[in-house]
Amino acid sequence: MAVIYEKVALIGLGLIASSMAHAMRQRGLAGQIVGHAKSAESRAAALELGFCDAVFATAAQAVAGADLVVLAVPVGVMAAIAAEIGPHLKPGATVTDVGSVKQAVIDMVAPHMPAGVHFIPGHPIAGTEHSGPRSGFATLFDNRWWLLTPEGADAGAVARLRALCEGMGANVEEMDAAHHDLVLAVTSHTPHLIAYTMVGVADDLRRVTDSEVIKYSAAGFRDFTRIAASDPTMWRDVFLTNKDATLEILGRFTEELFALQRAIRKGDGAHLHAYFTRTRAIRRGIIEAGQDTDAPDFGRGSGAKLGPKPGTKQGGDAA
Ligand SMILES: NC(=O)c1ccc[n+]([C@@H]2O[C@H](COP(=O)([O-])OP(=O)(O)OC[C@H]3O[C@@H](n4cnc5c(N)ncnc54)[C@H](O)[C@@H]3O)[C@@H](O)[C@H]2O)c1
Ligand SMILES: O=C(O)C(=O)C[C@]1(C(=O)O)C=C[C@@H](O)C=C1
Repeated sequence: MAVIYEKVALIGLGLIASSMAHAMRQRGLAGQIVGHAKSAESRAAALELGFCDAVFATAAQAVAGADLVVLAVPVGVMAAIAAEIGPHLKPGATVTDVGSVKQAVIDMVAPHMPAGVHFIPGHPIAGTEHSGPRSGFATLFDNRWWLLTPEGADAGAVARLRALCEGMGANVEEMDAAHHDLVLAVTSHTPHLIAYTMVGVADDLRRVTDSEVIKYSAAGFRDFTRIAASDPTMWRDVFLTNKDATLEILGRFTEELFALQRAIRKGDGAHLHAYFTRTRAIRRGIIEAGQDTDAPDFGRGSGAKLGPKPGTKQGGDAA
C-alpha cells in the first residue's frame, strides 16, 4: 500500500498505539513513526520492538513536523496533552485520538487546536484486556469498526484519515459524538461495569467457598474475568467522562434486572422464557449479520481471549 502520512507521531505507546504502529509498518502506510510515552520503559520498549523510529520524552518534541498526531492516552489525560502539543503542531497537520469516549475528548482537545490544524476524533472498536507497548499486534483492527466523529472537519483531511484506518484493516463509519457515547455506553461501557461487578461479587464469595468459584468457573464467567482484567486507569476515565450515558443505560439495566429478579421470586417461568427467547434471537441476528466478534478471524476468538493470541506478544501492562 502507499504511504498515507509521511510522519506519524503517536502520543502514548500502549496497546492501541503500538497496534497502529505495527499495522502501519506492515502495510507501508507511514513514512516515519515517532512516539512519546510518559515512562522511559515504554519508550525503550517501542525502540526495542522497532515500532517507532524515534521516541521523545515530551509530547511537544514528538509532534514537531508530524503530518498525523494520534492521541492514544487515557481519556483523562487528553486535555493536558492537547494543551502541551497545541503550539508545536505543524500547520495543516491532522490530530486524531483513539479515546473510548468522544464528546469529553472533543471538549478537552478542540480548544487547544490552532487554526489550520484538522482535529478529527476517532475510536477503534477493537481491543484486548492487555495494555502497554508489548501488547500490540498488527491485526488488531482487521474487520473491526473505526468510528470517526469529524463534525465539520475538512473533507479532504477526513478522507485521508479514513484511508489510513481502512489501510489498517478497519471499517470506518462516521457519527456524531453524543450518539457515539450513547451507543458505546450500551455496547462497551456498561457491559464492562457489569463484568467488573460480577467478578467483584465472585471474589467476595470466593472467600466463603475457598476458591470454588474460580475452580469451577465456566466460559461465561471466565469471559467476565477477562473483561474485568482491563486497565483500571482507562476504565476509570471512561466512566468519569461518559457519565450521563452510562448512568442512563445502567438505570435501564437495573430496571430489567429487578423485573427478572421478581420473575424468579414469583416463579414466573413465562416471563423468564419470553425474555431469554428474545435475547437469544438478538444473538442469532448478530451472527447472521456477520458481526459475531467472537469469530476467530476477527483476531480475538473466545479461546484466544483466555491466553496470548497466536503470534502476538502479550507481555504488556507497562505504562
Ligand atoms: N484497550 C482497549 O481495549 C481500547 C480500545 C479502543 C480504544 N481505547 C482507548 O485508547 C486509549 C489508549 O488505550 P490503550 O489501551 O492503548 O492504553 P495503554 O494503557 O495500553 O496505553 C496508554 C499509554 O498512555 C501513556 N500515558 C498515560 N498517561 C500519560 C501521560 N500523562 N502522558 C503521556 N503518556 C501517558 C502510557 O504510558 C501508555 O503508553 C484510551 O483512551 C482508551 O480509552 C482502548
Ligand atoms: O475486547 C476487549 O477487550 C474490549 O473490551 C474492547 C473494547 C470493547 O468494549 O469492545 C473496549 C473498549 C474500547 O473502547 C473498544 C473496544
